[in-house]
Amino acid sequence: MAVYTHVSAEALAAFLLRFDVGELVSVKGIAEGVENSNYFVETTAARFVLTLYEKRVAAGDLPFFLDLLDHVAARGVAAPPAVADREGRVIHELEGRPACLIRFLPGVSVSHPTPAQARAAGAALGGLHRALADFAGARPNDLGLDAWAPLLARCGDALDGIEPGLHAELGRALAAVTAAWPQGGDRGVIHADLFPDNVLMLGDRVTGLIDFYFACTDLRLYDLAVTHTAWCFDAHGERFDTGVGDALLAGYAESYGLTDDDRAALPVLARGACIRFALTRGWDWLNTPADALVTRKDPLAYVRRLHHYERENLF
Ligand SMILES: Nc1ncnc2c1ncn2[C@@H]1O[C@H](COP(=O)(O)OP(=O)(O)OP(=O)(O)O)[C@@H](O)[C@H]1O
Ligand SMILES: N[C@@H](CCO)C(=O)O
Repeated sequence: MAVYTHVSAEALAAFLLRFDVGELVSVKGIAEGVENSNYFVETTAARFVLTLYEKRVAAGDLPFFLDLLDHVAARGVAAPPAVADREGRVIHELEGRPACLIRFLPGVSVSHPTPAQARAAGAALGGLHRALADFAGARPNDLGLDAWAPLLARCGDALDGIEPGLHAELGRALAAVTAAWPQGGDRGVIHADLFPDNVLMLGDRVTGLIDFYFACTDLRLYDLAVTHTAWCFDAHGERFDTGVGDALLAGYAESYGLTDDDRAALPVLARGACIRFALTRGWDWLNTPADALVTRKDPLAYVRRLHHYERENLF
C-alpha cells in the first residue's frame, strides 16, 4: 500500500480551491509504490495525482525534483509536471506533509516487458538524457558508489540471516567494482530508478516516466546500467532475456547514441547497480517488520543478477 497519510475529503476540497482545476469529483488512494502517499484525484476539469511526501523524500530536495520535471516536460519528455496554484506555487502542505498536485498521465506499468517495449523504454531513457543535457540543477547521489560501503557496514552481519555469507560476498563484489569503476565519463542528472514500474506504457508506446525521487547527479551510463538490471531479468533475477537486453540498448543507441567505449563501461556499472539494489533491499528487508503493510523487495533477486553480470558480458 502507499497511503501513509490519510487526506479527508474536506481537506482535499479546501486544498483544491487554491488551484484553477475545477471541483473535486472523486479521490482514491493508489496502492502501488512504497515511498510516498499517492491519490488519484478527479475534478470537473481533469485528472491528477496528489502526492504527499513521506520521510524518504527530503522537503529540501523538492524544488530540484519539480524543476527537473518542468525542464524535461518542456522538452517533450512524457514526465508529469506539478500543477501551480493561482499564485504560482507548486509545493504545498496538506495534512502536515509537503504535497504536490501532479498532472495525471495515461498508461500502465508492464510486469514482463517485451523486446518492443524495452526498445521504447531505452529510447525514452535516451530522450530523457538529451532533455537533461542543459539542466542546471544538481543533487549528489546519496545512494551512489561512495554510499555502498557505509550501507554494507550498517547492514552488517545481519545480512547473513538473509543468506549465509552474503555480507562477505557483497564486500568482495564491492571491492572489485570500486577498483574497476570508471574514473572519467559523462556526468549529469539521471533518473537512477527507471524500473518498469516507473514507466507508463500503452502497448509498445511510452506514455509516462514517473517517480523521479531518486534523481541525482552521477555517470549518465549508470542510469542505463540501472535500467538494464531492472528490465532484462525475470522477477527472481534467475533468467536474463537477451532479446529484451539487446532491444533496450538498441533503443538507447538510436535515441542518444552508444559508443564502443560506453558499452565497455556498462558491465562494471551494472554490477554496481546490482550492489546498490541488493543493499537497499537488504537494509529494508532487515528493518521492515515482516507483517508491515509494505511488501519487502527481495534482495537476493539482485544478488542473482549480480552473478549474471559477473559471469558474462551481457552488453
Ligand atoms: N503522474 C502520474 N500519472 C498517472 N499515474 C501515476 C502518476 N504518478 C504516479 N502514478 C501512479 O502511482 C503509482 C505510485 O507512484 P510512484 O511510483 O511515484 O510512488 P512511490 O511511492 O514514490 O514509489 P516507489 O515505491 O516506486 O518508489 C504508480 O505506480 C502509478 O500507478
Ligand atoms: N526500484 C527499487 C526501489 C526504489 O529504489 C527496487 O526495486 O529495489
